[in-house]
Amino acid sequence: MEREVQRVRQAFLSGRSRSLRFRLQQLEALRRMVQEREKDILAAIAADLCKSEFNAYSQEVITVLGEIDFMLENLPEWVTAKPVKKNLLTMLDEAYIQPQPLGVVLIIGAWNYPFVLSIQPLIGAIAAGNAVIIKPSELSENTAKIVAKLLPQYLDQDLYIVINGGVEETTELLKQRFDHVFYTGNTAVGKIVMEAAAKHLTPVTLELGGKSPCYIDKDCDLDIVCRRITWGKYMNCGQTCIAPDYILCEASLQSQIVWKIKETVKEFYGENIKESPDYERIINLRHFKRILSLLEGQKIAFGGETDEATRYIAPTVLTDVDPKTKVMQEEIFGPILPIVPVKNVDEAIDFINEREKPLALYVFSHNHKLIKRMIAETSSGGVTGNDVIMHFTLNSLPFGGVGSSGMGAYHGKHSFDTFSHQRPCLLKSLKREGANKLRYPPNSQSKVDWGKFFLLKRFNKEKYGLLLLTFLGIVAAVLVKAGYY
Ligand SMILES: NC(=O)c1ccc[n+]([C@@H]2O[C@H](COP(=O)([O-])OP(=O)(O)OC[C@H]3O[C@@H](n4cnc5c(N)ncnc54)[C@H](O)[C@@H]3O)[C@@H](O)[C@H]2O)c1
Ligand SMILES: CCCCCCCC=O
Repeated sequence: MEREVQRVRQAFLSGRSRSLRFRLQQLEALRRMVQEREKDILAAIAADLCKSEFNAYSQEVITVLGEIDFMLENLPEWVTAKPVKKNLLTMLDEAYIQPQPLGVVLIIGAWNYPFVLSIQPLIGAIAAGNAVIIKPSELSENTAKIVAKLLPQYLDQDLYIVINGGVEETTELLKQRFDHVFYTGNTAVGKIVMEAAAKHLTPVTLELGGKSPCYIDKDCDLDIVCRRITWGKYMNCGQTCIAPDYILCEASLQSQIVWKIKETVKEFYGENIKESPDYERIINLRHFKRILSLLEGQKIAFGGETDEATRYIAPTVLTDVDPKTKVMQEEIFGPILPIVPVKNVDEAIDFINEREKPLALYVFSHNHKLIKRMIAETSSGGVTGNDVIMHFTLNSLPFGGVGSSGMGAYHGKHSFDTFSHQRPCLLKSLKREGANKLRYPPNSQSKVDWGKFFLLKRFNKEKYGLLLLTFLGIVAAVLVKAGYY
């Protein structure tokens, strides 16, 4: 493991990952890989999650291709140094921020969207000029294998490598020194990753999970609301980090919601859900049993059918759920949707705020002010109003959690920033030493006064500011030169 990391570090130190031209070439090669080997990638995802080619393409491949195109289009601008505002003391100097790569990045992926959750961070890390080690999830082993096979065929083989393995290998890997660790997965392992990274003072991005609430106001179109929730909840068999975990609504809405979700499930997946190419399966038996245990003692309004041999769990809705029961204590990450009745929006806000900060929050209402109020009075990684999941798809929005749902963010420019160091640069001349005397010992009251004048004065730049500043600058320079301080 140590040797592998060393090899990647040596490749980074060669400097070749830094030029814009090289980064663009690698991103283009990655795009070629996805396009030319699309069938293999879709087949691997299908084998891991029992997912149709259409779904694998629209949920994973399309995001990757969109992200690469976005990077290729914008990278030339992002990599350039950005001049910053100056003060009186630095007026004649050069001051700018230069984004630079961090070094060797470790990306640890999760199994539920196994391709996009490893490759989208990789795109950001390449764009920012880093070397990368990817550790895909061992639970989605087919995708892990295809990623390990394809990447070296298209990308620089020393700068970007894949290491496959489980807990043991990841634990070993985490002992090595990295310049950034980007982890996607559950909160408990997130803590392990952060602890390991802390030993080297390595910064981390933690893309974790949580129970994402979904509040439905009385004032809304329930047909549309239920269609959108049904899509986002049962997509990937509920194994989506930002799936609506549970519904909060007034008790009087429950029966209508149940009915409409049931009708939508029929519309989406047909009478025989097991036959639907659009309905996936639970990743493994451990998760299957974990999800089943959440049903114990609950009132199943519809669904609840299971088949252990194929790890099938039907789209299920629970009503009148007691917040103290198990299904409300942990992230469900499966096709079970509890409805917890609340009296009104105030109670919904309190309910959300009494719990860990979720990865996503969803609010449905015709009342725009109510949506804004919920956003203002709660906290979550991200929010979509009047829909679910969709904030993930807009790469101008940072994607990430807050509190126990994670730290840091990525997607688009936010990925580039995550994997870059924003290096502040101030370039002075060896001339104009007169003005610098102000800060050299021995200090005096008049030097302090000039310091105050240069650094603390506020000018109305809109009006006469620039003229006044130039004038004062000249006066100051003359006085300094003449030794009046
Ligand atoms: N925020 C996001 O973008 C996002 C995306 C997907 C999933 N998630 C969250 O991830 C969770 C589901 O994923 P998971 O955790 O079951 O995925 P997982 O089991 O695939 O684990 C994630 C990664 O952690 C590694 N790992 C597991 N145990 C480890 C240990 N003890 N030490 C070091 N590494 C270890 C695995 O090898 C894997 O690569 C859910 O909570 C979900 O909400 C979050
Ligand atoms: C188009 C939907 C993609 C959703 C990806 C969510 C990633 C977290 O599990």
